[in-house]
Amino acid sequence: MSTYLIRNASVLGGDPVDLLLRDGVVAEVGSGLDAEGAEVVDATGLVALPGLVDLHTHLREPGREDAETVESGTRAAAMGGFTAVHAMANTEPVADTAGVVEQVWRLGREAGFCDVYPVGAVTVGLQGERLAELGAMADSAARVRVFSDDGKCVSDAVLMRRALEYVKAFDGVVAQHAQEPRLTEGAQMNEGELSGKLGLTGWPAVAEEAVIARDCLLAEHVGSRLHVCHVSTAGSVQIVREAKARGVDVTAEACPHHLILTDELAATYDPIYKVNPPLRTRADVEALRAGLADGTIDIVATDHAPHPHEDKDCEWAAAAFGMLGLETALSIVQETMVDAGLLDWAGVAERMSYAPARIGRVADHGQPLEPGSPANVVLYDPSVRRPVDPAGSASLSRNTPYRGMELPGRVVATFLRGRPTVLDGALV
Ligand SMILES: NC(=O)N[C@@H](CC(=O)O)C(=O)O
Ligand SMILES: [Zn+2]
Ligand SMILES: [Zn+2]
Repeated sequence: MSTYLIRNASVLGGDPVDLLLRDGVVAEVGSGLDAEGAEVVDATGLVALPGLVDLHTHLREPGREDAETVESGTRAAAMGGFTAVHAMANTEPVADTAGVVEQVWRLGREAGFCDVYPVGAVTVGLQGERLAELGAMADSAARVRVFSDDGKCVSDAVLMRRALEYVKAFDGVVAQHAQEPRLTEGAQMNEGELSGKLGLTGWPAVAEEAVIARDCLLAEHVGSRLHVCHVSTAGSVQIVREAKARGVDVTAEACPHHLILTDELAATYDPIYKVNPPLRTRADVEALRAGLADGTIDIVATDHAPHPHEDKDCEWAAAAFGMLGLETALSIVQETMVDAGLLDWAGVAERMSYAPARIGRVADHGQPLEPGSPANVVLYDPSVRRPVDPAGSASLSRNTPYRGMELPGRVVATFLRGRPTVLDGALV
């Protein structure tokens, strides 16, 4: 295995240092390091962060390999600076048994671009009727700790309570897609003046907030761990803030697209902007940014949701919900949080690496770049700006809402256990 000497990297935005990656770990950190035979990477001007960890990725395999595979999705992840992703369970078949989660986990290992931690479904077939075999998935080789019916809400309060109780046995967490189904029947976009004007059925904020409030109470009642997926409204941020203040064991994520895009884009009727939960208002965007800055929102998760063009290039109402996110996440966080003065690079490391690894109970990721830590590293150049070119994506899908937009930053290199998955901005 090669040894890499990274020269003059600004770790978490600090003064330049050298990092020696050897035998899969960070062997040394210091000035003027030397190592015979090491491959030297000049990181002058680059920020070094611990490898990013995504708690919410859709890899689509098994079942929709036309949209994404474990291999293509983890290539995209590496290009985005990620060294670990949690693969959501809404595949075909659903990841609701030890067999399916082990298959996804193994495919991740074989591809080798990024560690894949399968998320287990909460209910059989995401049907919301009976609990899946959570214990068997937890005990499997995939060691599942995050359980979610994402794509669908666990709307039945009794099932949600039982799931929260069950996961306590193995220190798991239930990640809820908070969407009250009756309040969102046929919903197409954020409910507001604009949805009325555009003639698209509205998805009201209260449909998200009511489920989050209920689940915080349930988690408090049974003393379990709740994670809230893709928080999108100011009201949700406030509910999580109040629950945390009461001591509820709740964590929450915001997605890059909800930090930058607003519901006004629906006026284009371009389904590239159709996502669940929907793009909200400017006030919601501001509340999410503030919540992410003050720690109410623990992490940024991509909700990378690849869809083939036939599911997106159609009229709004017929189009699939979801957008790509892995390759642009760090750039969006730089634009909306770092360049806006709301977060420094240490804060980014917390929200995109340390905290998601903690929530997912992933031991080998999300550790400070110190001697002895696993050599999971991303080198990022925050000084460049570049237009987003969907054709250049490593994903099999092209549904990025940022096409043609100029975004800051570029992932120059990603190392997974000391081995480069990306070098000079290209996959290795
Ligand atoms: N976010 C989305 O709009 N779509 C996701 C499902 C989900 O995250 O709820 C998908 O699987 O496509
Ligand atoms: Zn969801
Ligand atoms: Zn999702």
